[in-house]
Amino acid sequence: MDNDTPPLIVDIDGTLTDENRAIDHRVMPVLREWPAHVVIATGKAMPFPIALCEFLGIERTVVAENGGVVFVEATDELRLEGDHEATLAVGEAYRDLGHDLGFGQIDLANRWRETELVVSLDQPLEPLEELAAEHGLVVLDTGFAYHVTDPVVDKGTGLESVCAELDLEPEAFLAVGDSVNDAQMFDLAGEAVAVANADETALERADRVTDATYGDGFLEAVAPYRD
Ligand SMILES: O=C(O)COP(=O)(O)O
Ligand SMILES: [Mg+2]
Repeated sequence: MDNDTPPLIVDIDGTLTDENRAIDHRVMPVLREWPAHVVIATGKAMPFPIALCEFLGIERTVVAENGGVVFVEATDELRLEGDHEATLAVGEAYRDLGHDLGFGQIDLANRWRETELVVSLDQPLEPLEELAAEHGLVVLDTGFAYHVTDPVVDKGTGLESVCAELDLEPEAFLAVGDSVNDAQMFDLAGEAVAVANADETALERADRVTDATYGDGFLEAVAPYRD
């Protein structure tokens, strides 16, 4: 490992992608060649960041479902946390009110979830927030989906779990992200960088904001460590 390069924890949607969630291909060699640990931290279900790591050819170190799921390949550790039953109950009550999760019958957004529930942004937020509160849960609007999440977990607790496994300190990390679900990992990381398209919360909690958006923003965020 290169002593000058910090370990990296990075969000997917809005940070490694464009606004349509397509990966910016220029981020791929950066992640593949990063000379320290790379943690993929996302609101998506575990198969997505795992697949990203697989196809990049990097070690699978993943925080998924906004911290509900943590997988560390190096120590063969899988941690699931948060009240999944409560999130499913919210989904059921939401449907009972005549609403829909908004992802169709097959629902690839929820299909492999183990700890939280997501609802499409085109569905009504208010009843979802009310039901979530009744079950002791929160709704996070990442700009890509509404996440019904147990507040005992977040990407910050996920980072702490990864660090405990790999014998690292959260403060050693460079964190890059774009939204409210990145706030807690921003607070813990030594340096937190928000890409320019980030939401208010992420902008506020970041130490640095890039001039560029999306994948260009990520490349700008990591540029000081690549020269
Ligand atoms: O799944 C989402 O809504 C956001 O995912 P992200 O955490 O990778 O940006
Ligand atoms: Mg994001």
